[in-house]
This record gives sequence, C-alpha cells and structure tokens, in this order.
Amino acid sequence: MMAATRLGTGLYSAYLAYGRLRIGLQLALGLLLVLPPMWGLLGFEIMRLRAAAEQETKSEVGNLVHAFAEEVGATVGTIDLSLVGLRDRLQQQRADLGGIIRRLQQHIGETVLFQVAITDARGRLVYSSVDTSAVGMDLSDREHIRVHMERQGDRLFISKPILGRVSGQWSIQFTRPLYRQDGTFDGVIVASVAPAYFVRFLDKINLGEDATVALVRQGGDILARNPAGPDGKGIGGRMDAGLFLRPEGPAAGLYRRVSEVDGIERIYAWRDLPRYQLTVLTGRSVESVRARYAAQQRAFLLAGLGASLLVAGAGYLLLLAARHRARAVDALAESEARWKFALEGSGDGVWDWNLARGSVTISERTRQILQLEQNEVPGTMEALQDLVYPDDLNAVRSALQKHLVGETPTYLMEHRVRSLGGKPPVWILSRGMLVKRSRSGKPLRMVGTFSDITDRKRREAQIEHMARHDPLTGLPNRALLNDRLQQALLRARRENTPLALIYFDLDKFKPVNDTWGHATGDRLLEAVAERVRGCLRGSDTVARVGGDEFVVLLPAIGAEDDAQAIGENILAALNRPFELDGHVLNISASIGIATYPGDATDQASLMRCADRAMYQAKDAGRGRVQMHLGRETEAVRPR
Ligand SMILES: Nc1nc2c(ncn2[C@@H]2O[C@H](COP(=O)(O)OP(=O)(O)OP(=O)(O)O)[C@@H](O)[C@H]2O)c(=O)[nH]1
Repeated sequence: MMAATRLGTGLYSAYLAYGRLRIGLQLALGLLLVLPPMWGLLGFEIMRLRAAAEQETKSEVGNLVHAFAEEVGATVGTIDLSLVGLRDRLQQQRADLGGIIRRLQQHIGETVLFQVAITDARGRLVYSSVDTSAVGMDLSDREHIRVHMERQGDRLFISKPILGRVSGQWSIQFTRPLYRQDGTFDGVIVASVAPAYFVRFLDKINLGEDATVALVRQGGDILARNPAGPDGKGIGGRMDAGLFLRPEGPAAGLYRRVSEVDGIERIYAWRDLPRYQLTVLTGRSVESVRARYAAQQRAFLLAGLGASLLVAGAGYLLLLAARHRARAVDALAESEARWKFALEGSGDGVWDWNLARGSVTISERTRQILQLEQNEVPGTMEALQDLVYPDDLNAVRSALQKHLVGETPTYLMEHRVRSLGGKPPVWILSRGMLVKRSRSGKPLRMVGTFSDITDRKRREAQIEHMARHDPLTGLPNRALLNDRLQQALLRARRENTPLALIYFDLDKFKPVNDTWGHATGDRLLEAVAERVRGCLRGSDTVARVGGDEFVVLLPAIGAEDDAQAIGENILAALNRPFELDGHVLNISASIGIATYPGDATDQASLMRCADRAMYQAKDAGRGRVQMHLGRETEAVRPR
C-alpha cells in the first residue's frame, strides 16, 4: 500500500517535471524565435550609432587638422620671415643684433623659447642670444649647420628636435645660410624654437585627454606633439610616415591606428604642408568615439534586456496559463466522459444539446433506446423531437420550454417515442438540465438522459387495468363504472341529454354452481358478459359489480324510454340457452332500470334507483325488466 502510494507520488512528480520541461522547451523555442530578430535590430541600431559617431569624429578631426595646418603654416612662415628679416638686419647693422632679437621675442611671445645663434662659414659659433660663453664652439657637425655648408641655395631648413645640452630643453632649429657681399657662403643663422610653440593649438580647444595634435617632419621625425606623451616620448621620436608628403599621393587623409607614443588607438586626420616638408596630425581616441554613443548604447541595451525579460516572463505566464487551461479542459472532458460513461453504464442514454450551435449529440445507448438505424442521425433538437410520439409532442415541448425559461429546476418528462415496424411505442423518461447560460441569461447548453421505461409503463398499465377490471370477465369493475358514470353524468348535464343505468342480477345462478360446479359457473359468467356486450354499442359500458350482478351504463340514449328496449334485449339474450361444457343451461335475469334525469340526477341516487328497480323485478317474479317507478323521494332513499 505504502509502496503504491510512493509510486503514485513518484509518477505525479515525474508528470509535473515533464510539464515544467515542456514549458521550458516551448519557452526556449519561442524566445529563440523572438529574441534574435529583436537583438539583431538593436545591434543594427547600435552599429548605426557607432558609424554616426565615427563619422562625426572623422569630420571633427578633419576640420581640426585643417585649422591646425593653417596655424602651423602661419607660425613656420612667421619664424622664417623673422629669420630672413634678422639676416637682412644683421648684414646691415650687426652691432644691434641683441636689441632686434629682444623685440622679435616680444613679438613672437614670451612663453616661447626663441633663441638666435650665428656661425661662421666653418660652423663655429660667433653669436648666441642666450649663452655668450659658448662663442667659438664648433657646431659644424650639427645637421642644421652642415646642411647649409654642403648644399647650395637660400632655403629654410628645419631640424629634428634637439635636447639642449645645457638647458635640458627641447628645441627645433630653423636655419638659413648667410652670404657675403660677393655672394659666397658666410655662415648660418639659427633660430631655436621650443616644439611646444607649434602644438599649443590643442591647449586652446578642449578636446579631452585622449586628443592629440602632432607635427611631423618629412621622413617621420616627430617635431612636436601635444600632449608630449609619457616621458616626453612624443618629441624626437619617429613614426611611420609612409603616407605623408608623397608627391603623387593626396595632401590630406584619415587613418586609424594605435599610437606608437602612448599606445592609444585613435582616428587621425593628417594634412601635408609641402612647402616646409611638414605634416600635421590631429587625432581623437576611439574611446572618445565610443563615449559619444555610450549613453544611447546603454539605454538600448537596457531596453533590450528589459524587453527580453518581459517577453520571457510574459511567455512563461502565457504558457503556464495555456497549460492550466489545457489541464482544466482535459479534466472537464475527463469528468464529462466519466459521467457519460457512468450514465451509459446504468443503462441510460445521454444527450447533449448545444443551443448556441443548435446541435445535438447523442450516445450509442440513446441511439439504441430510440431504435435508430445507423444512418439516422438526429443532429438537432427538432430532429430529435420528430421522434416523439405525436400525441406527446406538445407536452414535451411545453416542459422543455418551461425549463429553458427557468420555471422548472429540471426538465423531466415521460413520453413515448415512435417505434419501428408497428410495435407498441417505446416509453422513455427524459431528464435534462441547463448547464450553461450566457451572461445575458440565454440558454447555451443542456445535457440530459433517456431511460427506457417501457416495461415499467406496461406493468403500471397492467396494475391499473387490474384495479379497474373484473379478472374473470375482463369487464370494467365497480370503480371504473363509477368513473365512467361520473363522466357521463357531467356530459349529460352539460349537453342536457338523458342517460340510463341498467342493473341486473342473474336468476337462479346458485343452482348452476351447485349443480355443475364453480368452474362452469365461471364460464357462464364469461358467456353472460359476452352476450350482454353483444347487445350494446361501443360507447356503452357493461360492468360486473358483484358475483352475478352487472350494471350497464348507457351514456347516450335518445329518450329515457329507449332504455327499456335495451333492457328487454339483454333479457332476451340471457334467456337464450347457454351451451357450456356439453350442458345446456337456461338462466334468466332480473333487470332494473333508472334514468337521468327522470329518476335521479346524482350518481349515488341513480345507482340506488337502478338497484331498487332490479329488486322490484326480483320481487315481481324474476325474469323481467323493471323501470324505476317515479322519482326517488326522501322517504324511499335509504335502502
Ligand atoms: N361460479 C361462480 N359463482 C359465483 C361467483 N360469485 C358468486 N357466485 C355465486 O353466485 C351465487 C349468487 O347467489 P344469489 O344471487 O344469492 O343466488 P341465486 O341463485 O342467483 O338467487 P336469486 O338471485 O335470488 O335468483 C352464489 O351462490 C355465489 O356463490 C363467481 O365468481 N363464480
């Protein structure tokens, strides 16, 4: 028992686990269908945002590099112009060089390290605006001096950044050659400028920490960079300058790369200044691009996550509800099947009427009870009612209607249905109940049963017959006679017509019994009944009311006197000999007749009058018909 319970519990939890697994799988499948397109769309939107942010950054660095190039071009131009002007002055009045340089410095800006130096034709320092003690130093090994000693032509040279041996500061040398009156090389004039001067541009605009500007010389030497980079690595370093200053290539462009200086990935815009063999660059970090759309991306992702959770949650609840519903429907169907089965098992047929659809379904047992052929399908209530015995149809319809409108709690009806092949009709007990109404009260569904009650009805009819008939002759007994007399009197009063009661008793019946036996007496009684019936019409009633006493009810006589003739007929019929069991029997009868309304008007009086007339006939010598003489009076009433 315990083991069976444990097994049952185990099976039930396995069933529940299966249900959960099923929901999980269905949910996963649903999410697999819904979420990828949703996230695809989100991804697409985020990509669109990123592309827009990147495009914005590109156009920003593009604009910046343009402005930066303008500024660098102007700065270098100014320095060169200053250098050329200084050289001209130098050739005119060398003595005041210091004063001129000071004024120039003031003009260019105090923050800028701007020094001027002059060498002779052999590269020895002959003048320095800062360090007079260095005069005489040999600078011929310096690139910016050597380049003019070696090459012809009055051209500006821009050096790589040089870290001052004494000052410890970076400087870029701008140099031009000096010439004597006769045009021969006479030395070099050098203007030293701090690299920061060229890239101060970035400090004027607030682009964030990751932005950078740089100035690069042909060949990739980084002349200046802002910010200078970790440990000033950005100045004096080199970069891959393959892109820049190509005669056949474009003068400006964009690229993306990880900086050699600080390792930050940036989008760079570059622009050549071919006149000075320089290239300027501006860059913004890829991270800053991301920052542009990060907030929106976050909002998108959060919305996506929220929507996914919502979809998953709603899907789960929907599936759960669907499962519960399916379970409820299953349970309902199961319980319906169970009660139908139970009813069928009890021998009843089941019917189910869907009033909304107007359809009826019946069970196999119903089909048997209604004696339907296989191809007969009463699919509607009308078709089902067509099977009802015509005499009972109105009662059936009215009982059904009463239940549908709510007058009766159940529908209950005993009625007949047509039967096959002229057999007596089948009696059924039809029970039903409305099980569903619409909100407005409209009947929607009714279920019910049919029980075959033909046998019971037959038994009841037999009992009823026995209660109202004489078992020996089959004639109505006194009870039935009384009923019929009552009905006949009502009708006679209503229609104002006469009726008659003939009361007769056999004469000398006792000797028949005594002589020929009781059985012969019985058969004689049967024969009497038969003979009297032969004297009457179908609407007349002959009843046996005692041993050898009979009453005939003539409910419709033309006149009260007609009754006597019928009484005479009966007497004549009974006077004829009876041949029974090989014997010839002669009997007679004493017959009394009372009529309505002449003799009496109520049932009991009429019976008494007829009875009394019969006794009068007996007293008068038997074997005769005696009409009741005169109206019953109070005096004669008690017998
Ligand atoms: N065989 C038979 N006899 C019955 C039945 N019922 C009553 N009897 C008999 O019928 C007889 C009727 O008696 P009565 O009417 O008094 O006698 P009667 O000989 O007819 O006399 P009168 O009526 O005075 O002529 C009795 O002997 C009863 O036993 C029956 O069902 N079968």
